[in-house]
Amino acid sequence: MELKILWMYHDVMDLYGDKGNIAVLKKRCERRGIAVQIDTCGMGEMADMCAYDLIFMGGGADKEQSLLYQDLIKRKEQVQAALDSGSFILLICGGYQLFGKYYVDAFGNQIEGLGLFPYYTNAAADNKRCIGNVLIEANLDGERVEVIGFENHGGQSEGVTQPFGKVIIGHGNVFHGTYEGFYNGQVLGTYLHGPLLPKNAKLADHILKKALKKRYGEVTLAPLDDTWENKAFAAMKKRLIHAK
Ligand SMILES: NC(=O)CC[C@H](N)C(=O)O
Repeated sequence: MELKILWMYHDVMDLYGDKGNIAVLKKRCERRGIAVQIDTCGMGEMADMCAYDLIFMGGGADKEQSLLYQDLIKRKEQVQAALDSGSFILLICGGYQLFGKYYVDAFGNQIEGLGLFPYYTNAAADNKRCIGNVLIEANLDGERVEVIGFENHGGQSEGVTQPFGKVIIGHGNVFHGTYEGFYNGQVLGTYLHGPLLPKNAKLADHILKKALKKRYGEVTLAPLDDTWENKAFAAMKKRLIHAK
């Protein structure tokens, strides 16, 4: 078995350890004997998105988002074709925002999104930002799983029809929000950096299974020893609950 990952805008969209998500996906495959191919795609570079099982894009500051959104929009048909072919897409923060209708940044500039989903994002007034650690109860196709991460965004996302999870601690899509992220079974957009996956082993495997499904159907992943991953999760959760 093999997993092909396309890492979009790897050189500009990478905040608070987002690249760690790629490292985790790679490692969890390798530990199971699954081969991994990771290709990057920067602005102006060509990539056949349909050829990938998993497409990843990290977060970025307003400046980076305004630099690349036109390049991304040119790829709209490709992104749609990749979705039609069964690719799974993981998006963090700024990447998540750019798959919605638009993002109006802290300077009032409207950054067009791909418009694949109905949500839209406006920067909060007075440069206010949602910053801090977050604990959510994610809904992974019906399975409730606690997920922990770190958020730092000015953008307030509204019109999310299918949230990723319910906020337990932190803000989520908007200040003091009830819900966090977007997840429709094939595209997962979340505000959680940290990076997201090292402390959330169950989520990492859920994403791997969804991505492998494109070419291999339902796969059973060999269990891994997640003692350290689970300890890291538990330590952060304890810290968050005490700080509350
Ligand atoms: N962390 C991020 O990716 C930030 C996204 C966006 N620039 C915002 O502030 O909302």
